[in-house]
Amino acid sequence: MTTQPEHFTFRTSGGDDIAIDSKDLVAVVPDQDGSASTIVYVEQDPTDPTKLPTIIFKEESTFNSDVPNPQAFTTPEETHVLISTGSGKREAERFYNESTKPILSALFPQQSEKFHIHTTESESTILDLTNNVFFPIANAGRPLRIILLSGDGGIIDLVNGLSSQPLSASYIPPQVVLLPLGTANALYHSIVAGRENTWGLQALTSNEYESLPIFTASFSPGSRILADEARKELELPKDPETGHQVLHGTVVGSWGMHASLVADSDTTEYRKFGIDRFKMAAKEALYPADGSPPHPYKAKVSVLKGDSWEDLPAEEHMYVLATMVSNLEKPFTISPSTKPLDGSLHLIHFGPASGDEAMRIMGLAYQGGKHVDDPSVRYEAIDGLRIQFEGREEDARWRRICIDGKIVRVDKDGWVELRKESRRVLEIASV
Ligand SMILES: Nc1ncnc2c1ncn2[C@@H]1O[C@H](COP(=O)(O)OP(=O)(O)OP(=O)(O)O)[C@@H](O)[C@H]1O
Repeated sequence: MTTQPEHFTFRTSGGDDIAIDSKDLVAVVPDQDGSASTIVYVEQDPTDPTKLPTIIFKEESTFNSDVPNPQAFTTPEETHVLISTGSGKREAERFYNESTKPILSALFPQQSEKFHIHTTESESTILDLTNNVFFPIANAGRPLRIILLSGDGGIIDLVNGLSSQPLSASYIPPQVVLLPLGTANALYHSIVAGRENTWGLQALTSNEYESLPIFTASFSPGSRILADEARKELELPKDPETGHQVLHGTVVGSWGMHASLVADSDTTEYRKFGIDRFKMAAKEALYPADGSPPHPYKAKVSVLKGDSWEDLPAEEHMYVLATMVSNLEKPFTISPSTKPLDGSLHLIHFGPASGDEAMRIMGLAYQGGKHVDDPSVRYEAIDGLRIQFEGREEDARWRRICIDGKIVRVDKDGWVELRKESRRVLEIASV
């Protein structure tokens, strides 16, 4: 990771001096003869940072000596672009056409014509492509780069597809450039940590990739993934070696308030509100219409440290969450001790609370992660988390588990066990 000066300055071919924030710079593309270059940067809407940025291409008058090493941009022969049309506010396709495509043409003038472009048509498109196209390439030992326009859901589908079959000795982890077109984009914001402001486009020029740490959640028989606003129930994938029902994740495994609000807000209606959908669903869960207090979630919860499991003393819970990232949304620092891609897993836990008290604690997370210092919050590094229902929750809605945004309903006597995974199946651009 490199530190950048705050401003990037250049003189245009028209003689104008321009200074931009370095975080907005996408690339300096040298012309064929190396005498001048094109500066590519983004312009944000100052009134609304969630709006797609405008991409600016400016010819520079002479080659900029501030740029030490104009790199010849490289990408493997097999480069695929994956556009998740259902992510976030459904802007991925527009972002591709208006921003990503012209930048790819500028960076890779010869190669970009041959890139494979995929557009999702259903919620299984990414998994199907991973099983049928990406995994066979990677497993045959051929380098592969995937430019992924999606939220965290696209990554979890890639990770699960690439983990669903045994890896050959020649397996080469695909390299992924993540362009954050989802709602929360937890992984993107946790990796980038405010270092760039180009919606991931800067990483298109990078050759720095790091292994993506993952966790494995195993589920008791009978557990089902809830899809399509809980209208569909899907079988969980089985681990090719153990035969257990598993899901892999890279962001978060949770039960209680967090899982419920992710599940309740994943509807077409709520999605129209963008990131506010989480806060809206939280309010509904914390202040039930009948005036009752929020639900106290009942189960036995245990944490793994090294080789030993320790039961939490509490019988009732409100917030039970294990995470591998620092931020669940850009301003929501769930685990301030987590560093980008450090492979740690942290527990955040608190017991039953009033709506106001839960809002107060969550509010502290929006202040740089101050909730972890609150006496009511248990915050620690762990190696695993187990939740056993033991028949204590009658209603299935209180037995919903969230794994990176996917929702799994566990049976009345069921359980889920989450552990850090040593396997690495993909690499992600870290700059
Ligand atoms: N064309 C489509 N039709 C139906 N479902 C789709 C389509 N394209 C994508 N999806 C689904 O939409 C969901 C998008 O999830 P994703 O995580 O990418 O976005 P998000 O939930 O808005 O963002 P985040 O997880 O970062 O908050 C995924 O479940 C994906 O499978």
